[in-house]
Amino acid sequence: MVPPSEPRASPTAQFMQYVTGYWITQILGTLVRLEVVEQLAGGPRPCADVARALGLEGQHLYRLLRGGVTAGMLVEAPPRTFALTPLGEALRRGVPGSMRGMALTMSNPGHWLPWGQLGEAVRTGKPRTLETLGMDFWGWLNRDPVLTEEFAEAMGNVSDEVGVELAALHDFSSLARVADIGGSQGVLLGHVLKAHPGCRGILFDQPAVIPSARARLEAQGLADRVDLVGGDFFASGIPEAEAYLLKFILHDWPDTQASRILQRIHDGSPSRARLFVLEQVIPDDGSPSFASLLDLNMLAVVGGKERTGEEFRTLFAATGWTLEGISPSRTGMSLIEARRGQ
Ligand SMILES: C[S@@+](CC[C@H](N)C(=O)[O-])C[C@H]1O[C@@H](n2cnc3c(N)ncnc32)[C@H](O)[C@@H]1O
Repeated sequence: MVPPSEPRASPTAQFMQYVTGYWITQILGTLVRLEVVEQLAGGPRPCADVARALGLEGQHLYRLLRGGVTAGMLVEAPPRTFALTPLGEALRRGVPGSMRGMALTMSNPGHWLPWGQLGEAVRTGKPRTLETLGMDFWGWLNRDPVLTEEFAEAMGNVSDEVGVELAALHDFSSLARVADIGGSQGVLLGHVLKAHPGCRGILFDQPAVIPSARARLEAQGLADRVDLVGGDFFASGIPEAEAYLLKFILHDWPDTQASRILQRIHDGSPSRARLFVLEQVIPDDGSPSFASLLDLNMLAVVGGKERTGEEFRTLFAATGWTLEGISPSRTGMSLIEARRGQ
């Protein structure tokens, strides 16, 4: 394998980087899961020290650390002494810009095993979780608090930056209640509430996620401004609010279920309610995009899909919402705004 930094890799070497991409996923996940990253948080350390602290065999750990160097997460200097690179710092717990939860959740069986059957997902148009995990993705996550937490942390990792942007872009102060539907740990909602002290928040998610949301909101000093509601957006009443946030929710579901979610929110909402949807939008000009890769993730893991702007417009129109605009954000996500029709 050629280090990503090597200039002018031959076509064969470039191809090898692509086909071995899954090795990198597991190297990152393993550096975090074995707590190697936290051991290096204070600065460079000899491999032998880290091995001793973690009860690992030094010669095997050394091989993982060298892999971490090739993956761009670590540097080795002097020999057998390792430090985190600036990118590797993002694997740490709780640092600004942390991507630790993503490294964990993308390397655990919940994503890993269904992706191994992508061909069958393409053949059938169905996710591969029943065959690989024995149940659907959400059931698999919710049966283990560690997995629930890893996934919620991952969602928080990709909510911080866009949350700051959303809170700065929009004046929520005239909207008394902002409900984050499928809000996970409330990272996005937290940004809106911090920027708009007059707003009250509602966080709606599956009951298994609520304890993790409560802990995170308490740590941010926001718990007394948020009503935490555990439920199922296909079965329970969705709380009423003047504004609804939906980040990475609609893409989890095929059109029938995505429409049901939008319709159920609509039916319980006051007139003039606002909808703020954050999703990757598939470009409709055939250009390459991360959204197209995420779309395959949705196919294999949850049976959902990414959508074009036109597909969002159609989905909204069918469920009583009027699309008002789509604004790309620096994060790659777009803010899709809609207003409740009468
Ligand atoms: C992809 S995550 C997005 C989380 C969060 N909005 C974010 O972007 O950080 C989808 C969320 O939907 C929640 N969810 C899945 N099925 C649900 C259901 N039937 N009712 C309520 N929430 C559900 C999950 O627990 C999870 O927090």
